[in-house]
Order: sequence, then C-alpha cells, then structure tokens
Amino acid sequence: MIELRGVSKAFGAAPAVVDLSLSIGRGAFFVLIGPSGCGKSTVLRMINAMIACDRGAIELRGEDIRAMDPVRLRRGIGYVIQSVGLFPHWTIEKNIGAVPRLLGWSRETLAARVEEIAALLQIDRELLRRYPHQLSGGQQQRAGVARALAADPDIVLMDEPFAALDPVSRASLQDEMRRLHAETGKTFVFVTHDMDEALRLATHIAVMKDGRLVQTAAPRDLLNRPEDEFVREFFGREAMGLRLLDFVAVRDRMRGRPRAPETIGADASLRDALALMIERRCSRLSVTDGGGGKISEIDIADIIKGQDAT
Ligand SMILES: Nc1ncnc2c1ncn2[C@@H]1O[C@H](COP(=O)(O)OP(=O)(O)OP(=O)(O)O)[C@@H](O)[C@H]1O
Repeated sequence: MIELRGVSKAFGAAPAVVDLSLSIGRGAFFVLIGPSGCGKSTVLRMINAMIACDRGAIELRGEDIRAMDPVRLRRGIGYVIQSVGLFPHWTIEKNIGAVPRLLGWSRETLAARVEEIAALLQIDRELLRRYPHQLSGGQQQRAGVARALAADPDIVLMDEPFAALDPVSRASLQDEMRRLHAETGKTFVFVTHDMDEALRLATHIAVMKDGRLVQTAAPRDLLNRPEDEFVREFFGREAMGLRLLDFVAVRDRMRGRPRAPETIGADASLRDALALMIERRCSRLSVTDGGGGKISEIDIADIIKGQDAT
C-alpha cells in the first residue's frame, strides 16, 4: 500500500531521514516510534508530499508520488496532527465536512456523511454546531479524526494525535482507533513516542533512531526479540516482560479444575490476571467463560512460566 525505498531527507546539512525502506501493507496499523527528533514526522510529511525526499522513492497504491498531483494525493489521505488544526471560525460540522466539500460532494451526501462519521466517533450531535474552542481537548481530537476520515480515505496518517490529552481521554481515543481500524480496514500510519500506545495499537511497529530504521516487527515479536540494546532500552527493559503479558490471554494458560473463589474471564490478558492476584492477595484464579461459568483455573506459576515461548 505504501512503499518507501531508500528514502533520505536532510534539512541543510543535518540528515533527518537516512536510507529508509518501509513496506506498509494494506490494512496495517503501522506505528512509527522513536525518540524526539528521530525523523518520524518527516516520514509522514514525505508520504503525503508536504516535503519531497532528497533520494529514494515513495509509492502509494503502486504509484510513485512524484507522478501524482500533490493536491489530489493529499485529498486521498487523512491526516491528523497533535494540535488538531481545526479551523477556529468554522463550526465542528463545517470542519468535519471540509474535504468532502472540496471534493464537490452534494449537500445531502455531505450532511449524511457528517452525521455518519460523527456517530462513528461518538461525537454528540449537539457538539456539531459549536466552534472548536467550545470543545474539550478530547472532543476536539475526535473532531480532528472525524475530519480526517470524512472523505473516506484508504490511508490515514496520524502524527502524535493524542499526545496532549489526559490519560483517560487518551485511552478512550485509543480504543476508538482500534475499533475504527478493525471496522474500516484502512491503512493507518501512526507516529508516537509512547511505547505503551504503540504496543496497544499497532499491528506493526517500526523503531527509528537518528533517521534510520532499527527494527520493524509485530508488537509481541518486538518484545520477545528486540534487535539491540537501543530497542530493549526504549521498550523499558525490566518492564518488557510485564508488557508481554498483555499479549497472552488467560485461556492460553489455564489448566485443571476450577477451585479458587476469585474469578477472571478467559479472554482477559495475563497482565489483568496478575494484577487481580496482587489486588486480591491470591495466587490462583478460577477462569470463567462468556456465560460466567467456571471452566478452568490459572495459577501464578502458569503466568510466569514459558514467557519467551509466547
Ligand atoms: N522544516 C524543517 N527544517 C529544518 N529542520 C527540520 C525541519 N523539520 C524537521 N527538522 C529536523 O529534522 C529532524 C527530524 O525531525 P522530525 O520532526 O521528523 O522528528 P520526530 O521524530 O517527529 O520528532 P518529535 O517526536 O519530537 O516530533 C529534527 O532534527 C528536526 O529538527
């Protein structure tokens, strides 16, 4: 869907991106992560042709972006940034409809689409008549995402969209993004420097350092097999084991007859199970199925053992 081949970009003498090759498949939730200044935003800006690369080539849907009209190219890509970038003198409704209007959609189609996308992002109808400054940060960010998705682009670029939000709004928008991604099958390219956000959202993570690619892997593989000390350090060294527990379900480790009084659902993560054991001061939990019936048991030893085999 998106191919970068040997892409480099320097600003003056300072290299921002160096010989970067990435292959982003259709329907991926592709997260670019790395320390501040490692070139993540520059990659996004090159993908939507806001800046040109000095060397290498970028293809979207099999077409070299140099051969595409930049305006047409950008209208086919949703773009969400941290500062939202809503037009302050336009209502939320008008902001959301900005790109479809540019594309010449009829008034009826546009109105129906704004309603649909607002419902998808759980933006209250009442908020549609307001101006950006009359919304909370989280609501504004939802509107920013709605605007990026309004014209139904198959590629959505997001540059640290939730960095300025409080943890609760952030978690709720992350859930929303996961749901939207699963429901729409769009290709998301998402920049963050928050590793938990990356692990939570990504189907693929690309770790960058000093403009170069260090490792690309699925989240679980990255935790299991970090390429080098930099990746290990970046993903929190000691906490990597705990983070891995997020990727394994209780049902994959349960065994035996349920005898413990405390219960946990089979689809909960091992991390949730461990947290519950600590909270309830116990080392075994009965496991319940969807209907609430006890089907098996998990012991703290089942959580700890064979972690790297997961
Ligand atoms: N328009 C520009 N002019 C000059 N230098 C730039 C420009 N844009 C980016 N840079 C430099 O290029 C490097 C990469 O910047 P970039 O914004 O891509 O990094 P980043 O990984 O997205 O950082 P952050 O996480 O802090 O947003 C930095 O050293 C930055 O100062």
